[in-house]
Amino acid sequence: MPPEQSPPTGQTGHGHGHVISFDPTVTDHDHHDPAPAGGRAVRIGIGGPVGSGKTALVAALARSLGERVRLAVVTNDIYTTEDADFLRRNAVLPPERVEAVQTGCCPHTAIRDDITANLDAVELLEERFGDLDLVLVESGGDNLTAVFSRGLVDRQIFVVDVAGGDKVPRKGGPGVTTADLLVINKTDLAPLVGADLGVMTGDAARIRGELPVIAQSLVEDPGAGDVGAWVLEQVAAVRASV
Ligand SMILES: Nc1nc2c(ncn2[C@@H]2O[C@H](COP(=O)(O)OP(=O)(O)OP(=O)(O)O)[C@@H](O)[C@H]2O)c(=O)[nH]1
Repeated sequence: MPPEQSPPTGQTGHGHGHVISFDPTVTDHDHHDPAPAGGRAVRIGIGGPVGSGKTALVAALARSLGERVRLAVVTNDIYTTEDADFLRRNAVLPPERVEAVQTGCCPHTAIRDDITANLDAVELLEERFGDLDLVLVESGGDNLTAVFSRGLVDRQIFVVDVAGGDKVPRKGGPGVTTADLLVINKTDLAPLVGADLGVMTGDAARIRGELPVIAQSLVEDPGAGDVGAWVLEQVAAVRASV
């Protein structure tokens, strides 16, 4: 194939026997500049596949950090406000500290490509409270490719769960490979589904290099202690970098 007809980066041609593949580590789809950090809350995104435990993690962090940092939450759902309703119903935060974004589209579009609705929700909370330390932005449940734009969040956590089997970290994708923190959730279910936690954490460490991995069970640790400690470190680090 002449160079002018070459396929886009990461894609092979159409020849028989070729596997069409995209480089899962390519994250430069992000066309937003990082949000200026001064004079606003630190923003941490929480993404991951459907049902991996994102809302449960947000609820745990709100309960355990609520006394130590001034916190608000933005939730994303496709058609409903289910996650925001759960947080309000369970009274983990005063209702006015939770804003819901109904994406009406693939969750990753609203956290990566057109971040306007999410930025509006974050800024609404910042204006409403004036003195927030931290805004958690929970993505709608998506697949292994969903990552946040750096224009929306300062740090991102990617949550996978043991119930999907111990192959999940090995499958990679930008959430698993590049998130600032990978959480392997529901470790209590490992014996029930025959998942080997050593394989999961080993694969994750191999793929992620220096980036941290926390394996946890919100049944056994309802306050998400290790993740909470990481979040507090990030709030301090982002503040210190301004
Ligand atoms: N056994 C067990 N169940 C958990 C744990 N964490 C969350 N769950 C349960 O897993 C289910 C899904 O959790 P959610 O927090 O709603 O998951 P989610 O990622 O927010 O789901 P979506 O918003 O639909 O993508 C709920 O029934 C939780 O109670 C855990 O550590 N162990």
